[in-house]
Amino acid sequence: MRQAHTVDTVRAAENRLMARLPDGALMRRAAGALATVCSRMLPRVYGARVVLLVGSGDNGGDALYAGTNLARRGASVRAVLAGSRVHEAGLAALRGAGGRALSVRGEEEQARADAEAEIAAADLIVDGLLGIGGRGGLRAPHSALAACAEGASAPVVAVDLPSGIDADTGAVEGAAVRADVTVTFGTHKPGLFVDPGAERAGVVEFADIGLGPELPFARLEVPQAADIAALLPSPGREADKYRRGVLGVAAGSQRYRGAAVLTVGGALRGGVGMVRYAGHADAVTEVLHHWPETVASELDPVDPLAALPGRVAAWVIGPGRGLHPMSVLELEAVLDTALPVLVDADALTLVARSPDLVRARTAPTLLTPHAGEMSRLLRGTDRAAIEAGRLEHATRAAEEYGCTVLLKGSTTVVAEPGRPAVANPTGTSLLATAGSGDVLAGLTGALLSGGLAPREAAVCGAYLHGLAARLAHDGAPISASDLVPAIPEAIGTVLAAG
Ligand SMILES: NC(=O)C1=CN([C@@H]2O[C@H](COP(=O)(O)OP(=O)(O)OC[C@H]3O[C@@H](n4cnc5c(N)ncnc54)[C@H](O)[C@@H]3O)[C@@H](O)[C@H]2O)[C@@H](O)CC1
Ligand SMILES: Nc1ncnc2c1ncn2[C@@H]1O[C@H](COP(=O)(O)OP(=O)(O)O)[C@@H](O)[C@H]1O
Ligand SMILES: [K+]
Repeated sequence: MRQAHTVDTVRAAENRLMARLPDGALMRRAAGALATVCSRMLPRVYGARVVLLVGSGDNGGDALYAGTNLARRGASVRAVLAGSRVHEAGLAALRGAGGRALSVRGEEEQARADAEAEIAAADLIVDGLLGIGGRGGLRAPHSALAACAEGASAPVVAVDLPSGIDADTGAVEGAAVRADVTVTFGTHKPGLFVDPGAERAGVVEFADIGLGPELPFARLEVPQAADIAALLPSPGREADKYRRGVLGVAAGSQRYRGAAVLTVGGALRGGVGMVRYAGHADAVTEVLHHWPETVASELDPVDPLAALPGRVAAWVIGPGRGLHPMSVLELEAVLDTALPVLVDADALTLVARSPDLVRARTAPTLLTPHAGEMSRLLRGTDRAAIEAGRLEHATRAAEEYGCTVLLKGSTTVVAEPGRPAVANPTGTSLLATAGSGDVLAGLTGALLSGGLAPREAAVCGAYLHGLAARLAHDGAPISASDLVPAIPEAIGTVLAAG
């Protein structure tokens, strides 16, 4: 797992470490790692034109010392000073190595024009405007420099994090730098993995400055393929279909038969031992047509609970199921069991109306809302606010409902009370297609029925779902049905890496 820590935690850990080290040692380590990445990004360091965007804090200091290193190796380094102050020792070092500086702090038009020309002609741009001391979006002159760097042809390396993104949340208020590579020090920052911040970070390179032993629990974790491989249930030699897990699926309706087919498909290809499906006669016909291996039962419209399957290890309920009174009865019955339940789509809307249905549960429960459903669960919290602060809202919902929450979207995040949140690294906008959430519900349900706890099932489900989309994609757009046959390959890819 990649671990990410909040600014407060990083500062406390840095203070403990700095107390044991000579003055400036941490910054030298950070700047050395930064210079190494910069030199790798240049065809050759000697003669390369490097522009440093330098703010008033230590983030600017890192950039100045890395620039010093490159200048000593023959690069032509120019520092654009944007802050009200500058790291004086760093600036002196750069000048000592032959680097030059120009300030855009004043009103002088010529200085700005010069800076813009330097940025446009650069081979590499280093963003040292703001690091973990940044608050809010960039203001002038930082914002203009960020825009100029984005318009330039040179790659942008962000120091610690792209300036203007919130290190703890990934929120972006106004202008921010867009980086090709981010070199982050000591530990990852949550904002590097959660959109909209993640989308501005580019490739994230970790630079070890020795902070590890000082760091307590993480705020956020990001799984890698080997982590998923270690979590996935592996059926033993003596496994039979019951031990591999039987999943009850209450998805689809007369109107939305496809939701049933996609949810069942996601579960079957996700490695479930058996799916017991229950639904409207038309949905049953459709499910059996696509997946004859399903054990399906028609629900009696008068007494839906009579045919609801028993002998399952976990439930998925909600995709395409509708909001009618029968769905309410069915949801109450499923949530009344002591089994793990994944609640999705329409069932989430019903839970938002009666939160105690979930709050009263002690059995494992996983809610899988998109931002619109999350808005209902959080009593009308603005959808845009949820998308701007995914970690905060997923964590809040997990606490309010006392269960695990997977918030879908451009960055899928998983939250559970008392545990670090998780950001999924495999997401892709290929997934933004109708029915893809149904596949995720089935796939994640299969993992629940295989014995994974909700957090681990959610993490693995989201990872495999994104990977399946990438594997199914051969250049043309994909639809939700294409995800289903790609799931086994995604599992195979992960296991090969494990
Ligand atoms: N503390 C340490 O031991 C280490 C810190 N390092 C670097 O130090 C950085 C943190 O340095 P600082 O604490 O000095 O903070 P920053 O350099 O991130 O920024 C602080 C300055 O930016 C100004 N500022 C804040 N928000 C702004 C905005 N929206 N627009 C314009 N100006 C804004 C503040 O007024 C302050 O002057 C890290 O990100 C990392 O790059 C590294 O050298 C590693 C070691
Ligand atoms: N921009 C995006 N980038 C990555 N993944 C996305 C994006 N938009 C949506 N997704 C993913 O696509 C899936 C859509 O699910 P959902 O919103 O439930 O739609 P549906 O109900 O049509 O299946 C989720 O897994 C979600 O995380
Ligand atoms: K930065």
